[in-house]
Amino acid sequence: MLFMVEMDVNIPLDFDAAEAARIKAAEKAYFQTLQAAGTWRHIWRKVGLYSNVSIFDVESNAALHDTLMALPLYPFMTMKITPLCRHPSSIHEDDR
Ligand SMILES: O=C(O)CC1=CCC(=O)O1
Repeated sequence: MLFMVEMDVNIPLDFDAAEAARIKAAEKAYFQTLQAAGTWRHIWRKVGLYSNVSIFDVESNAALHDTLMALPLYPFMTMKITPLCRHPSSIHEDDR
């Protein structure tokens, strides 16, 4: 199942800088594990924002929920989640 997930990150300006760096490094490591596994298929930066647009490929709504809740940056994120399905005109068989 494919989902578009839009993530906006908002770390308070007075948050401890070293702790923020630790959380961002943990987020990057978690992301790269999920990317290598094919779960986090794509990520793009929204230009000029601390936000991304991502495509997740998961088994179920519950799997997406668990994956997102485990993001180290989750406490600092707001998300918009959009379920996706294959467009009938697509030439890409893996768009599902
Ligand atoms: O920088 C972001 O948008 C948040 C994030 C997602 C994966 C990652 O490494 O950082």
